[in-house]
Amino acid sequence: EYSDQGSKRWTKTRCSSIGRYTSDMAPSTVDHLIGSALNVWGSASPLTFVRSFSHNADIMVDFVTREHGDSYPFDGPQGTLAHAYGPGTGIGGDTHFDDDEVWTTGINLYLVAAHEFGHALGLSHSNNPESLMYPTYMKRNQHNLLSREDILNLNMLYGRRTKI
Ligand SMILES: CC(C)C[C@H](CS(C)(=N)=N)C(=O)N[C@H]1Cc2cn(c3ccccc23)CCCCCCNC1=O
Ligand SMILES: [Zn+2]
Repeated sequence: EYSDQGSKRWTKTRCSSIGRYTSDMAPSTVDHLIGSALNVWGSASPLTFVRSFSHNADIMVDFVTREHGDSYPFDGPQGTLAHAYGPGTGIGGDTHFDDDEVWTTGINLYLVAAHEFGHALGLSHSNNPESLMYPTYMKRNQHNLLSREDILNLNMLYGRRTKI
């Protein structure tokens, strides 16, 4: 659901089944990478992500091209790789990937998805190239994607991960 405690943030977030897939890789690979990218943020916050197969879940993921039904059409190969809406009802949280990109070893889906889900959780850009929320795609060390700044910003919105 979506908490309307003033600040734009989620109480419990569910990710949806991916609507439209890319033909660049196996759907199971996409599922795995999307789940792992969500877990990057889940592991540093109290948020839990549940895979749901309904079409009214919080985060709807789709691979689309050009004009795709919102006011932000994609631009073909390269350029903008993806976009995501901040927390909210309806389109809030939804994340779109530009399927005119080659989503394999070319543009790394896991890295881009992790950035997008930062937006979907309410984070904006950082001007620190070390931050995952830097506005330009960069190849990164996939083992610790979140910079200290990313974790601080996340914890400001969702509090710390409570040790279970
Ligand atoms: C950070 C990403 C994961 C998500 C962001 C989009 S968003 C909304 N989620 N912040 C993104 O796609 N940024 C562009 C920014 C960008 C770089 N250039 C561009 C040329 C044209 C248009 C955009 C760009 C220069 C050429 C390189 C083009 C390929 C890489 N593209 C980018 O890095
Ligand atoms: Zn961004």
